[in-house]
Amino acid sequence: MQLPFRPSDSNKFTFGNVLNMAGSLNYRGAAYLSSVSALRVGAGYVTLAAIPPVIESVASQLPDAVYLPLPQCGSTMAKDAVQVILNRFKPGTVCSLGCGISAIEDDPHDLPFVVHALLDGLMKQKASLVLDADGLNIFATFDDKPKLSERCVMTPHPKELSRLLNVSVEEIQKNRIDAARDASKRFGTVVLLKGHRTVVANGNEFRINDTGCSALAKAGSGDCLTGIIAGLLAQKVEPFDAAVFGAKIHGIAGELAAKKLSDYGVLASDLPRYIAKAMLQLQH
Ligand SMILES: NC(=O)C1=CN([C@@H]2O[C@H](COP(=O)(O)OP(=O)(O)OC[C@H]3O[C@@H](n4cnc5c(N)ncnc54)[C@H](O)[C@@H]3O)[C@@H](O)[C@H]2O)[C@@H](O)CC1
Ligand SMILES: Nc1ncnc2c1ncn2[C@@H]1O[C@H](COP(=O)(O)OP(=O)(O)O)[C@@H](O)[C@H]1O
Repeated sequence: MQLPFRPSDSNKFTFGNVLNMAGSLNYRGAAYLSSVSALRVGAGYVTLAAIPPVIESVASQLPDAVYLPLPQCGSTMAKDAVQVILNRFKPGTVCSLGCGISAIEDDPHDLPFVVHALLDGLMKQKASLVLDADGLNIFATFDDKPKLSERCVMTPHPKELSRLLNVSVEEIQKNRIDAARDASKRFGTVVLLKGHRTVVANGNEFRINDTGCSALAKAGSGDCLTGIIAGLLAQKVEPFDAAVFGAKIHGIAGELAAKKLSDYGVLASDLPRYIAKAMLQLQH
């Protein structure tokens, strides 16, 4: 697989626009990790759409992103956030939804409404989308699921896939390839099933990733993967290839980080710098 081409005669918009809907009061780091990873893999322009306290935290670490403050309800985004996001969306924008959007338990919130309306609105506009974490968990609860498209990449870990398919984690782990294929056929999307030997499937084919190590088994590492895939989609990599290549880059970043910092000591927040080093390695 080839890295996305970077012509010399280019500007930031040549390399795409990511609109990342992420974060909540408890999970501010997820918004940072997904946004910075999209930039590190080469996206030209990344907007983080999030509630104001998340933006305040993330902006102090990441002046490179652009920020879209969203109306807040309790610990996460409110119903009115939907219109703010859809107004910002332009054709060609790549969206990522779900990293750390969870509401604090027992906190009143409108998240199911928000996720349903966003998916409906973005699919109508034929958006490319990475759906992760609580985006997936909330999607799993809908009786009337919004129709997704082959331009969507779902990135569940085994527990998230068990919620989506309503089977046990053990059953999924027993046959990871079939589980990923089933989900991809059922939802009409690319499905990336995370874990050691990540599986990527669409309706016709599958790949097994052979990079990565236990350094990646740390909170926030999956948020980096979401950013990587969104960043590749923004650079016009096709969804199946973006998932396959994204898992490979994420794994190489983990391996390179572990060489310097050990399998024990790598943090998810170390990975973005090693994503850049993985790109350098792949470029040669
Ligand atoms: N720094 C941050 O802000 C972080 C935010 N995060 C956000 O936290 C929210 C909750 O995510 P979680 O994944 O913790 O919650 P989940 O409820 O999805 O997962 C926790 C449960 O799933 C099981 N599980 C998780 N990974 C599994 C695997 N690989 N195989 C089998 N079972 C597995 C666990 O045993 C546990 O019972 C998400 O929105 C996520 O984006 C996390 O990514 C961690 C870091
Ligand atoms: N032992 C491992 N070997 C290779 N990759 C791993 C390993 N453990 C976790 N990963 C990868 O790290 C990421 C973890 O994501 P996830 O489970 O969503 O965690 P989080 O939500 O905390 O970020 C996934 O991409 C997964 O494939």
